[in-house]
Amino acid sequence: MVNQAGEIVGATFSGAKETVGGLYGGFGDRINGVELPEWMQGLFSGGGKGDGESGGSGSGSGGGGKGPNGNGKAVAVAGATAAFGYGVGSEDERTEQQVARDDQMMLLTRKMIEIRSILQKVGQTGVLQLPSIVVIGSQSSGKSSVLEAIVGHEFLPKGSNMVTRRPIELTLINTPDSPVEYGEFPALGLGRISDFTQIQRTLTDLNLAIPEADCVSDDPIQLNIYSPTVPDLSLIDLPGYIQISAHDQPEELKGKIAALCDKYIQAPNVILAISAADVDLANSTALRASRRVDPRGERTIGVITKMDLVDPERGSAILKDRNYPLRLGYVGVVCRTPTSKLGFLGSKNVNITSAISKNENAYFGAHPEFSSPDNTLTVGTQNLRKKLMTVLEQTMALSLQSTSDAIHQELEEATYEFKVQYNDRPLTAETYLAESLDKFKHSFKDFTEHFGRPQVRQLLKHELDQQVLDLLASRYWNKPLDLDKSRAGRLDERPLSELPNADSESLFWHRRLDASTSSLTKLGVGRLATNVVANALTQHMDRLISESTFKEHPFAKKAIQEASNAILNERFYSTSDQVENCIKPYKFEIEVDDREWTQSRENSQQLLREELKACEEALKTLKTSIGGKKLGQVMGFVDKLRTGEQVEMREGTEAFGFSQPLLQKGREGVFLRDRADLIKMRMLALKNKQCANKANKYHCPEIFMDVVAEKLTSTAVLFLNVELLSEYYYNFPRELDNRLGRHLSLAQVEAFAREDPKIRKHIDLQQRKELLELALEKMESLMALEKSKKAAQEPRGESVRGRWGGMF
Ligand SMILES: Nc1nc2c(ncn2[C@@H]2O[C@H](COP(=O)(O)OP(=O)(O)OP(=O)(O)O)[C@@H](O)[C@H]2O)c(=O)[nH]1
Repeated sequence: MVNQAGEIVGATFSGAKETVGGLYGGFGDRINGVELPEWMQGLFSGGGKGDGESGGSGSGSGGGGKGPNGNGKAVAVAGATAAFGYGVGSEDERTEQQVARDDQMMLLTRKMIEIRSILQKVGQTGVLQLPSIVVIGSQSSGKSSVLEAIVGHEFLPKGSNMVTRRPIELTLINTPDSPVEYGEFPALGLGRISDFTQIQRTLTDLNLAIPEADCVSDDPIQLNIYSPTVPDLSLIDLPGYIQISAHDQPEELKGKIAALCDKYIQAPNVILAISAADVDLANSTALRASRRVDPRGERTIGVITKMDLVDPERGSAILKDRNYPLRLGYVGVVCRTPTSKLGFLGSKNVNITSAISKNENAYFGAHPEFSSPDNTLTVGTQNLRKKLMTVLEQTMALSLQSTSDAIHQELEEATYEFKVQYNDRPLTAETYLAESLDKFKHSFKDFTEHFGRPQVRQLLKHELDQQVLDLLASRYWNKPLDLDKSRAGRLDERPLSELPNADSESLFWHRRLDASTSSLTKLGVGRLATNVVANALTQHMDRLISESTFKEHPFAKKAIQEASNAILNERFYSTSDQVENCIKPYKFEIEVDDREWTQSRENSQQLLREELKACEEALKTLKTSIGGKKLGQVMGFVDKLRTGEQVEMREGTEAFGFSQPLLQKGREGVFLRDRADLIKMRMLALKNKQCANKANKYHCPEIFMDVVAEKLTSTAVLFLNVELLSEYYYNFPRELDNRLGRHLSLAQVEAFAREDPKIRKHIDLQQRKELLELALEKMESLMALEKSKKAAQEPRGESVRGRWGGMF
């Protein structure tokens, strides 16, 4: 690409060295006391002889640019000369003073384009519109060819079915320090596109997205083109005027296009009215439209295309037309695109400026009507570019004050709203996220201080208490109602009421307790304990989220939950294995001391008290649900069945009317009543002196089971604390930082903050205010520059001419 560009630029601008040397040689950083813009200094400083030569000769080898003053710079320098129209066939007759002034003006357009892009981000471009050059013309008048000649590339949509359906806001940005040419669609975020065919395809797609029935839309497409060979310009391409709608086009299309063009050709925009030389000027739709809004012809440039299609006398007569005199004049061009028509440039990515210039130079140079020394006509694309730059600069300069006033007013409104609504509290997506994250971490820290070993111990003990109750129930308390009678008297069934008086060596009761203890120690305490703590942590995290600002942010909520789960999953198996290993000794032997026994005696009494309460409450609920009397009857019936008493089932008896669900409730009632009786009995037993002594553990299984549960809990908690809790507390804030901190892209942070509508509004208003402030600051420094420029002119006795005066 660099080589290609170097070759073309070299070939085209073989006079660049002399031109650059002549214009800028020996100026240093200043020209006539006026400081050069920074990029200009960069361009011409250090550009010794060799540099100038490589840029000027553009040897065509493209391989010479290896040194510090290499090829890229050569291209850039030659490109700059091309960008500003000092190429072949365009004698620069400006004085040094004018050159310096123009340079400052170039800075002005550049700055204004910068400001424009800032204002585009603010939105509401209606009020804050900066002047642009608006291109109008009828279909096939050569509009696209002119724009492409200015840009140097074919990039506009082509096709017979009216492919320009939306305004294209084209911003050209001169990049003197870089040989790379590329386009960007700022609203689409597609990044840099250096393939102009791709730009053309995208533009076509964007245009064709407007349905054929609508045909035109006033929603503009923004396209920026960066190149060392384009001038700083902002142009707007519009759909071509049509005379009559084609049969497949809606009737109102003609009016729609005219209305769209009318919207754009209002002041302060400059109108580039394109007319083809082979069509009578009196019939030019573009000039007619322009005349309507600019009757004195003050801000219209007439461009006559296809000059090669009429004989030179006719051509020169058109350019001298006085029927609609234009202060900015007419320019004749021949900009048939060589790529498509002549086919001698293979790729659309090759810069076509030089080919068009050569073609124009050959044509206009061959006819004295255009090339004689006394000729005053303006011809050629290069001169058109120059004119566009100058006119836009001057229009921009004229609009400085009004634009600044408009920005000022918008800023005042935004500042007032910001004060009233947000009390000037600054907020950005980043600070919002950082603050929210900070607050969340604080609440997490707070939580860690209240959820430590004692809390884990309590949780786990409660869980094991439930396991103990289940084991006691299954091994001691449960008396299957219907099997009672048949099982009584069997060797392996002894009523619990016998336990207090049982022989202390009874194998039956020994086995019963040993089996219960073994079930408890072997139930998978490691897994159970880890699960209990992991679930508790998950629930607490959910609570913390629901109490934080993150509750409005699905993305952050998910990130926090994932951070928590990641640590828990990572630690789960090793923790549960460790805990299981550590409680292993209890599977074989359990030693109890007196203190432990006494403590567990209290615990188990408390546990039974609670269980009794639960039973009684459940019985109460049952009573309320079907009525106490009914429950009594059905329970009596179930009791009779259990004891094998004869029950009369004939019609008219109570039992006959019991439904299955009612019988089920009756069974439940009997179960709860019996369980309560049993627990009361066991509570009495535990209070008895017999259970005060650990030697009687077989008579007091509840106490012994509690001892085991206590031991399991204490051991498990030790390891849960080290293996799970501490690790979690250490890693969680770091995982949060990873997922919600520095690893998020700016776009993700923005998207996060905007999830909350209140925050979105706040950030939007603040951004708007900041952008307006930035635009105003730039605007004010530009105006100051303008002022100092005027002041610098006056002492030298120059008359201060009107803006347009400099043009003629
Ligand atoms: N001979 C000659 N042909 C030209 C010149 N400029 C443009 N053309 C041709 O005229 C035709 C129309 O040119 P475009 O640039 O596509 O015209 P347009 O106004 O953009 O057309 P629409 O997009 O249909 O509105 C194309 O075939 C061009 O090659 C010129 O200066 N001389």
